[in-house]
Amino acid sequence: MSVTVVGSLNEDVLVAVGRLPGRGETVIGRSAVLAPGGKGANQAAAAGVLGRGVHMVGRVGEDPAGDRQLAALAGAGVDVGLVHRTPGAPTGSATIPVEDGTGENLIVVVPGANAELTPGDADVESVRRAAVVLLQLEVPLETVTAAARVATGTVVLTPAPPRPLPATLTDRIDVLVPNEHELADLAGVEVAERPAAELARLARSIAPCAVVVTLGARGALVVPPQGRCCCRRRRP
Ligand SMILES: OC[C@H]1O[C@H](O)[C@H](O)[C@@H]1O
Repeated sequence: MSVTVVGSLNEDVLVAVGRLPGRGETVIGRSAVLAPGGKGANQAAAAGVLGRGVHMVGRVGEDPAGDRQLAALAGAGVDVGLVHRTPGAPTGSATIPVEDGTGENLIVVVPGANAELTPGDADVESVRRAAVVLLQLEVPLETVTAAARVATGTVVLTPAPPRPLPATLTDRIDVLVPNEHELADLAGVEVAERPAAELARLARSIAPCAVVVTLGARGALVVPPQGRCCCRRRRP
């Protein structure tokens, strides 16, 4: 089965801290390590270690960080032929303090070359023909929308980081995979632990497709598609 990921590649700076800093606060970290990251590249690497036929569409800079991201992804078995080097833009980066014990983190992303990924970059055979297209929101929304529009396979969107989703995008998605915070953000309500029925109601309010709400240690909630799910439209 072919899987194409359209999305971000970042170089992560993972900083181990005893506790996360508050606003305006300085804390001393224990260590800092570079690691390959980006919500798109992370999905591609996970799919790549599971099997062949995984392709990544994205952008990195013409810098050593870009070399490292391409090497890491290729090492995970991902075809990086559609990851373009972008003159004048640095490879995306993310600074991530991670709290000892809890694993809680904060993420600050500087998009760099990810912001240069164009709708034209996504309008390629690899996206059109993939059995599954995986999308997230760390690249321009118009590029995510273009990928969803040309795809003929199953389109899966992880709405992270969350931002308002136009109907031109939600109408082309088969499966939306938010966590609780992203679901609340998209639905425009306060984040709070909510019962399953309430989560399902919020999910139905943001997209007609199937919604899988990830709930951390509590598992996931699967909300079936409503009548006008686009996968039925493309493959009657
Ligand atoms: O979800 C984790 C990822 O978010 C950001 O994209 C970081 O690069 C990190 O790898």
